[in-house]
Amino acid sequence: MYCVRKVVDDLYWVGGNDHRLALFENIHPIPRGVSYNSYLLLDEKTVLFDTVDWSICRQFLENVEHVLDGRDLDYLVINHMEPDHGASIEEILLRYPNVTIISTEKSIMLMHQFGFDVDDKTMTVKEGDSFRFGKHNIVFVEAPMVHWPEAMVSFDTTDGILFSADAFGSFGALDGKLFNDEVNFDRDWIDDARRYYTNIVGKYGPHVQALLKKASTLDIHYICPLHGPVWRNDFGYLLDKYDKWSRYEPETCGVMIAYASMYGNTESAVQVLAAKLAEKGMTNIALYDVSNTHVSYLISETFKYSHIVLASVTYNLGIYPVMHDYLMHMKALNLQKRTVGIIENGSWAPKSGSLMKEFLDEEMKQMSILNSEVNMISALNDNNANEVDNLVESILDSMKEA
Ligand SMILES: Cc1cc2nc3c(=O)[nH]c(=O)nc-3n(C[C@H](O)[C@H](O)[C@H](O)COP(=O)(O)O)c2cc1C
Repeated sequence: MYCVRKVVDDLYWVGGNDHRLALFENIHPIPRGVSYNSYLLLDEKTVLFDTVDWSICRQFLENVEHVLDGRDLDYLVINHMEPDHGASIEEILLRYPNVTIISTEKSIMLMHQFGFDVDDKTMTVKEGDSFRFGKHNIVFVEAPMVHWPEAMVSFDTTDGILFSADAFGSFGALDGKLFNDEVNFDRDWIDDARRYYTNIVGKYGPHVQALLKKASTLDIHYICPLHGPVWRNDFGYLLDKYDKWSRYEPETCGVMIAYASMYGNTESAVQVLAAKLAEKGMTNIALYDVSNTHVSYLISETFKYSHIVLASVTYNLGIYPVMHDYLMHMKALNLQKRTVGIIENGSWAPKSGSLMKEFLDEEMKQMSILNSEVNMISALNDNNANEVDNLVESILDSMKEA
């Protein structure tokens, strides 16, 4: 059975939701599912914007057929050729053999690489090209590395609709709702939107900045991303988040404490730290055990908070492997501009603190490490408890300076 939503009079959402996929990109957990959005415009010509993941192809084809209501499909605009959006191209070609695919040169190259027989069916567009489909005029804007090199966005100048590809997307299935004002985004969606952005597009902050600059010149009334809700108001909220995330500026002044502990002594020390911070009035504190928190959540929270405390045991003269993995993800995603406190633990040759500092200094950008650190030999005790007090003061002082 078809399941579609009207975006505006002649534009329909024809995508679908997937609740069965456990790991997006086979790495990021999506307990709330995910939507794959595709949009169909009915003008003098019929135009489909992107396709969907193979997993929901059947639903998608029913939706397209229903909205077309007997008409042929004239054009398929591919803004992003990643398989979660491009996988169903061949099914569209089979059913609508007269369709012309509009996309960037790189995207068409990728179609060939993925084995799609699109040879005489494509039309290449580049930055600033436009095409009139009847009442609607669409301008194509290149968006390289948001989040693949071939990506573009399409802007409908007639109705002010931005088909934004992976930009402004989010994890989470739509489940009937479509628009940002049909959900409580700040309560129910922002964490998944941040986790989606930071883990999927986070590395490409400068490219996102370039796209935001281009978008600022457009008179946008709707943002139609390839995942998550369609935006039709409150653009300032969304753009502000994107601006901060892509400049690697924290969203909030607060402390994220990420700890690695085998027997509980390091964990106990970070509980003391959190309690002392709260006692001093800092209640914006989030505490995570790196061993039982998926790294995609850690990354998302690291993009959110201004201050990060890394507390790790020493493991075979190294950083605890799960903590090391988290640091590697931070580096890979280009995370920067955070103030970091260090807590080290070890029983005979503690090394984790110096190694974490070395990593932050040498492998990452603009990480400011607080001088006060906590160095434990197995457990916190009366002799070094004052180091926790010093770290608290140091965190609070650096917040005042910021
Ligand atoms: C496999 C393994 C390797 C370890 N390697 C080191 C080491 O190289 N240097 C050291 O000082 N402690 C080492 N330790 C000891 C732990 O780091 C230490 O006992 C830790 O302080 C306990 O903190 P926790 O209670 O938070 O787990 C090792 C422990 C294990 C299980």
